[in-house]
Amino acid sequence: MRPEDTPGNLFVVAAPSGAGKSSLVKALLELDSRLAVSVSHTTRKARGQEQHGREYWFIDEAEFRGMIDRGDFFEWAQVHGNLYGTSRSAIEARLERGEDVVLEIDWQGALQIKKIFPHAVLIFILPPSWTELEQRLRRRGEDDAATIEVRMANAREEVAQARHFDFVIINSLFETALFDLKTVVHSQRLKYAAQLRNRSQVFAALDLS
Ligand SMILES: Nc1ncnc2c1ncn2[C@@H]1O[C@H](COP(=O)(O)OP(=O)(O)OP(=O)(O)O)[C@@H](O)[C@H]1O
Ligand SMILES: Nc1nc2c(ncn2[C@@H]2O[C@H](COP(=O)(O)O)[C@@H](O)[C@H]2O)c(=O)[nH]1
Repeated sequence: MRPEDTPGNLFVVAAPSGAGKSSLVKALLELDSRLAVSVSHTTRKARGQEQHGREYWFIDEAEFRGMIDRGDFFEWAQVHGNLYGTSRSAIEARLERGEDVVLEIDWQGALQIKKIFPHAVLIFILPPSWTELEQRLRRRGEDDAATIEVRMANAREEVAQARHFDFVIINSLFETALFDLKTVVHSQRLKYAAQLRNRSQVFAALDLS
């Protein structure tokens, strides 16, 4: 089966750091048992309560480069000075089983994924303002001042990439943004179901069986 023929829906959520994409995806997963999030590999050090295998697979640069050489990643990118990648093993089997998967990755990875999986739905989350973005990074309390400065500087370039995405959601009021995200996921399932010919497949795609 070619990647683009896999029956599961693939959603890619990107945003500048601090816009709230992890919070939104976490809330979405709590409401939607048919959706699974892919756990990426990174060379970044774990912060706060993060656990190996839960938020990320934390590996060193030599291991990461080895995975690149072996072709283990669907996509990878350097983001804010660290390496991040989506491994084939993280999503391939799930999509082939017809499960829906969400990737929380940066815009460079999102565009690589769209080339491999043209049916992937790319969603960009925007903060309501630059000031609010910086305040969210500070309030989160996970990054030092230098890290926040780098992330705020990179945010300008990242936001300019929103035009390549299928949907843009402004995360001002959290519940409104979550509703918008749920609507995109639901619409994609309806669109996929409408393309199916077989009645039982339609029911399964909409979880009606
Ligand atoms: N709508 C919102 N209003 C106010 N605060 C929010 C909102 N959405 C998220 N936050 C808060 O903003 C902070 C950043 O959110 P989060 O960690 O989800 O961002 P992120 O985009 O995943 O960042 P990163 O890419 O660095 O992981 C968190 O403290 C979160 O609780
Ligand atoms: N291209 C990829 N980008 C990824 C992946 N996993 C996470 N990310 C992005 O990196 C930044 C920083 O994340 P943080 O956890 O250090 O705050 C953020 O934009 C993530 O979406 C990945 O597998 N590939």
